[in-house]
Amino acid sequence: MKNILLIHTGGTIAMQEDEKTGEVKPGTKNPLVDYMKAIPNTNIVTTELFHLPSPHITPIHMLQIKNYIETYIKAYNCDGVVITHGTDTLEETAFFLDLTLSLSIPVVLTGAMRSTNELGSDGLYNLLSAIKVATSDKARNMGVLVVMNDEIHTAENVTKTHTSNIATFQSPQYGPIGIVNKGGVFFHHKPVLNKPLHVARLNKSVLLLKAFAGMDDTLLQAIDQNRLDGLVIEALGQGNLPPMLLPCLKDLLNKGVPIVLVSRCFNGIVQDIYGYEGGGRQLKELGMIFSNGLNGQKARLKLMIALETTADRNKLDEIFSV
Ligand SMILES: NC(=O)C[C@H](N)C(=O)O
Repeated sequence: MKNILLIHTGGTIAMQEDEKTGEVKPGTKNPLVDYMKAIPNTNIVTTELFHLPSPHITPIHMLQIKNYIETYIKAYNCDGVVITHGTDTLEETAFFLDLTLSLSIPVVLTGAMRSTNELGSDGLYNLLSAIKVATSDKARNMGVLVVMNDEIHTAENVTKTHTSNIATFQSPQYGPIGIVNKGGVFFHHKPVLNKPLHVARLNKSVLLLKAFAGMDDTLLQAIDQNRLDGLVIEALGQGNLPPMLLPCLKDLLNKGVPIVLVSRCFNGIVQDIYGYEGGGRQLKELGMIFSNGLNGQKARLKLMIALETTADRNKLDEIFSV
């Protein structure tokens, strides 16, 4: 018998379609809550921590989920944790937990692209798959996992790639690390695990900007730079920026605001290769931190969490090198 803690947070997996208007929205109750009581050899303790569409989820909610897990896995002597979540920000909550939890038991997030009463609804199936993975000993010490559409992905690499397709979750450069189907749970890769970061509160203001051709400093001048604790920029290609941004970015760096660079390309890592004005070599020399393959939204969470414990440039470099 395995003890699973099942935490519902909302999302399409907990929503219903209005047959008249076609609108999909949360009802008064998550219809999956009662359904999950009878799975063989599994004792499921269910809680509905939130009933939110995932665009309403904030890092504070993510911290609440982490704290809830840490408190209740001990109380219920849990063998695994499953979290249902809206897909729009699922990868962010998964990565937040991956960065901050230090657990050997499986922690698995899942969601759905079609609500509970729609034809071809994928929620219940994904939830059953997630529970299968969470009860598998093979999923121990694998970091936080995302299970959708028969595939098992790492929180670090997975991203939502399609607005509506049920195969939306992909790990662009590395692929899934395993599959789950009627035959069981199979892993074909091992993840590189993160060293857990400590987080007790979240008070830092970290913004994310996406670079584009011809970008100037209009957006950066529009923000209150004195309230900015950190900045992540989805740069061009291997980590290059339009030169018109440079004076403003130099000012921020001089004020001690760390700037983390990721790429707006969804494959590859940023590197200090190009030597022209605004090229990666110059950005590195100016003191920007080059992140190792994370997307913008995940790098932002990582910087937010890291800044709660350190502003030391060398430590930030080290944190972003893995
Ligand atoms: N498929 C989904 O769950 C999308 C929904 N908008 C959400 O993230 O809550």
